[in-house]
Amino acid sequence: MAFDLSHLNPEQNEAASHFEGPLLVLAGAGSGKTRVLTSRITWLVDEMGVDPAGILALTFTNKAAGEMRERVRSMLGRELAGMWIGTFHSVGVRILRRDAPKLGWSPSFTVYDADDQDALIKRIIRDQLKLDLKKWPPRAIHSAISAAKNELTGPQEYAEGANDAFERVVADVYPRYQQALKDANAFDFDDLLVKPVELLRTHPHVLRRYQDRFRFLLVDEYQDTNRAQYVFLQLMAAEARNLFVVGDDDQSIYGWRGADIRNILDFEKDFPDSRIVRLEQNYRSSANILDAANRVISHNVNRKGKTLRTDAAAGERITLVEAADESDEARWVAEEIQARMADDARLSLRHFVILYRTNAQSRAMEEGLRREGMPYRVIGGTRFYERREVKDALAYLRLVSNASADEAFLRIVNVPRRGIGDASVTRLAEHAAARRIPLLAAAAEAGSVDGIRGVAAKALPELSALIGKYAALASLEGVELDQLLRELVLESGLVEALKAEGPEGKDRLANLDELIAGAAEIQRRLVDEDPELMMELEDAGETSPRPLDLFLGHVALVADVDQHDPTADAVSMMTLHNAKGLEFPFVFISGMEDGLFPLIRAYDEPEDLEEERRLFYVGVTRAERKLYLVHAKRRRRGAQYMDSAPSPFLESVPEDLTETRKTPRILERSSSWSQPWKQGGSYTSRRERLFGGDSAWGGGKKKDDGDDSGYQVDYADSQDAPSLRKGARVRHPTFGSGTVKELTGYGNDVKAAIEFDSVGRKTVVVRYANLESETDWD
Ligand SMILES: Nc1ncnc2c1ncn2[C@@H]1O[C@H](COP(=O)(O)OP(=O)(O)OP(=O)(O)O)[C@@H](O)[C@H]1O
Ligand SMILES: [Mg+2]
Repeated sequence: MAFDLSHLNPEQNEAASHFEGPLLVLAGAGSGKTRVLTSRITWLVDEMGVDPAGILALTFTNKAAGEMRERVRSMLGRELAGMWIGTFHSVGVRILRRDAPKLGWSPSFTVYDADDQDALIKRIIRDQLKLDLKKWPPRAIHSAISAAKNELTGPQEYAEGANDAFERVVADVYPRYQQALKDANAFDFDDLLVKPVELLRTHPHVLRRYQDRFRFLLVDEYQDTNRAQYVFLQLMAAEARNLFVVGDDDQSIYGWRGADIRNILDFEKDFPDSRIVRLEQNYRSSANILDAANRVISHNVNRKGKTLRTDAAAGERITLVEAADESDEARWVAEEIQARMADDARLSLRHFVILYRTNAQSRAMEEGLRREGMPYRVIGGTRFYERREVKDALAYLRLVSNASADEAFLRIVNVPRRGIGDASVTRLAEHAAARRIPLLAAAAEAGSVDGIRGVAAKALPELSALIGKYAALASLEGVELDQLLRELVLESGLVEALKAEGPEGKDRLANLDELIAGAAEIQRRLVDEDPELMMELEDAGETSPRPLDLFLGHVALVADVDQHDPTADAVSMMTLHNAKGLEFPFVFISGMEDGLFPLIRAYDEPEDLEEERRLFYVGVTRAERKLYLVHAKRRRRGAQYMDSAPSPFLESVPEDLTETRKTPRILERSSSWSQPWKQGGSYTSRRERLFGGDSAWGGGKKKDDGDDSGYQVDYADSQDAPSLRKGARVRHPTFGSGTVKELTGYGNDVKAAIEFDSVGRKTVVVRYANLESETDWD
């Protein structure tokens, strides 16, 4: 069958049937970039006879990778023998499983998650460097190391550039952290990008092997690549030069995680012989939604500039909604979903998505939907794999898989309680360090270690024997992973301990059941010789991994967005970041309030404000049929309500495309309460009403400093934002460290009264003070 590109328009076709040489598809949201990319893969295979094993396609989330694989599979009508389609991280794991020994790791390495990383850094700061954890929060140190890694800055180079006290501590921690990872035969998440680059740079024959194999590289969402990913691509593509990337500079939203928008803006410079294809037709959204999106993004200065038009009808207007507070907002959204479904029998819950800027907002939304009995799915938030009991069980499994996984050992050494105290663990760690053996091996000898006595002297060797038994079982043929896990959680005492916890323990036991079901799934796929899994095995080379290692590798890679299952009927909720690349008929963007979206800290830097606007653009362009922009007049932060003004982003949405609605609760209120849109004039007086005149402006109003109300002005971002609240420890560039005593004002005007350790109390305007959080780590 000749391959058919007739489902593409001429420009899309031109890109999809591009054969050799570098090419960039630069185009706005919904213009078919991802469709072009998958079409080109099938065209290469079906029309040009390219060996599927020579194709490497990369994207950013497992969800997107899964969809891509599915699309290619259905277009080709057969399996993707040998083709690699995955995230940068999963491809990094594959490369390392095969070639890690060249860097000094064994192929059964562990991938550390954020908790493991923080625990490790904590130990280095406290035990090795003997520094104060309060002054040097592990999470802050870790994010500095992570940023350095994503820039491909190694420990030595980092140390050379360190020029303040904080950076010097980071410089002390960084090499120790790397050494500890290596001793534990582990990589952290960033290493999955950095170590393959190191491998390719230092082993020319390995580089050549990969270059020879992967003649065709394709990258979706190219605008979000960071330095490490960029260098990885440059190395891999250097020989064949068949680098095909698609992206949209207007959707670059990961600057805060090191993504460099210049990677897309400079593509032509990097590859002077490159072709650029622009797609200008949007196939996703109604004309009203697209018009609004175009207008919103036109406020940004730093962009290439693109046209995006549609043949679609105008469609419904965009609805701006004014709610009283966050629970009113949630109730309104839930009722609106019900009303829409009552109107149109073809709709189901999965056609609706609720987006928000910060994870913290999900809770109120969840409660609102739960009250209405409406099934929903939170993508992100407290992820399944981050729950305590799940992590405990996984730590046991990791230790079974890899006897040198010291972090896993430390996590479960006394979980459930078996009478092993901190002192014994410290002694054990000293013994292990002296002999340069893993903690688990040291535990076997605990009976004869000085300073370990009584219960611990008995319990530690028992723990070691328990793990040893399951490690032996795991290597036996015919032992089923789910069975092994079930027995392990029983015999370790985890299950009994959870049962003893009462009702809460029940939910946790259900989570363990879910985990076991996940293990069973991997086991089943292995027995059925699931082709995709077989391919993974094949790609892993001689070191054919056990089900256990496969499962652990899978768990380490599951990102937030993977929980989004398009077939289950439920309303989806997620952060705007997680929504990238997805589309839904009905989209609600909630919390459209100044200081929340855009986040208040974005006002510090024009670039940050532009990134927030791009995030808004991403949100708007997820909508196919209908967009709702909801804001609340006040919102709870910690124990208090704060008055909120509508987001300035709303002003960039043209009025002739919108209609305004108020929730019943707003309508009930006296007319003095209902503020018409875009009349900010009464904002100050509202604020005065709340705070009482002058006292809102710092200093004047003395609150009880001991009242730790958790009052929160800034919002914790999904990943990185420090939250500023009373009692928080912060660092100021000139005044040094201090404790926040009082927060006043709102929006651009938030002021913080801070008791600095060195210079005493000062009041600073947060927007200009460039504060860094020191408290965020626990
Ligand atoms: N030529 C076409 N004819 C009909 N529908 C199309 C065409 N091209 C793309 N589409 C549809 O338009 C929608 C958007 O396409 P796609 O997701 O590939 O866009 P995108 O550019 O990757 O968007 P984003 O920037 O949000 O990732 C999809 O539902 C896709 O199937
Ligand atoms: Mg896309």
